[in-house]
Amino acid sequence: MGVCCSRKSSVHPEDKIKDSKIIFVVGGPGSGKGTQCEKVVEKYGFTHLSSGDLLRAEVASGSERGKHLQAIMQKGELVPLDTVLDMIKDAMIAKADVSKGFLIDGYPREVKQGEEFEKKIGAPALLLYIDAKPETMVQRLVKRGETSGRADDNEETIKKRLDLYYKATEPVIAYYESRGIVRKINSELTVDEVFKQVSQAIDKLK
Ligand SMILES: Nc1nc2c(ncn2[C@@H]2O[C@H](COP(=O)(O)OP(=O)(O)OP(=O)(O)O)[C@@H](O)[C@H]2O)c(=O)[nH]1
Ligand SMILES: O=c1ccn([C@@H]2O[C@H](COP(=O)(O)OP(=O)(O)O)[C@@H](O)[C@H]2O)c(=O)[nH]1
Ligand SMILES: [Mg+2]
Repeated sequence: MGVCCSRKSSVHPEDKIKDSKIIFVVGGPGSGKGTQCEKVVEKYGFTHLSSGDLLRAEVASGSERGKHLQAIMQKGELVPLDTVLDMIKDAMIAKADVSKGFLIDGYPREVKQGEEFEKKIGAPALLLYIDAKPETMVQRLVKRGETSGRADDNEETIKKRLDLYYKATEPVIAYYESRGIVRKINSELTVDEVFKQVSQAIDKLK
């Protein structure tokens, strides 16, 4: 015991992830993060991981953990930090071999989440700050709610998500601004015009 001999000296998935490009996509609810990420996947082939989608998949699985998550999300509150981080990390490891880069959509939601991510996974090369006015975000989400089936796309929860965004998530942007990796994207335009700005920011990365 204790002597590690059978293990091949292959690179650990954690190391591969550290070497790949990590992009945080941060913005208010309904700002257009998911829409832009889809286009980035198409053009650059990056791996898109939406923290909200990962959580919704767990809810859809019907697991006990999913039931607990659903209650939190329906109220527009934040799921415990470790839960989300573990899910993101597992999803990244699963793609470590094939990924050209990772788009982490809707994360970090609070400064602490960003700090923990860096401790456990690695540092982001870029933070895309998808910026829209609160009125625009509410309007888009109410419209999306007509067809999305998302339990949190209702006016009451939208308001809570927006409040929490300004309180907890906006400080994330200031935190990374001091490192010079934030690119602010005006998302009040058409999807294609927004994507032009996003592309420019990504093209500037080595
Ligand atoms: N006019 C316009 N509408 C947009 C744009 N981007 C997204 N939308 C619409 O706004 C709604 C919300 O966009 P999403 O991409 O789902 O937003 P999100 O930021 O991922 O939102 P959450 O999943 O709630 O975090 C969608 O119904 C889109 O059709 C844009 O650039 N311009
Ligand atoms: O890191 C995260 C990401 C999402 N959520 C929860 O998942 C919901 C939906 O997140 P998503 O990013 O899909 O949508 P948004 O709130 O940005 O519109 C949020 O309201 C939170 O309850 C969370 O707690 N932590
Ligand atoms: Mg989304």
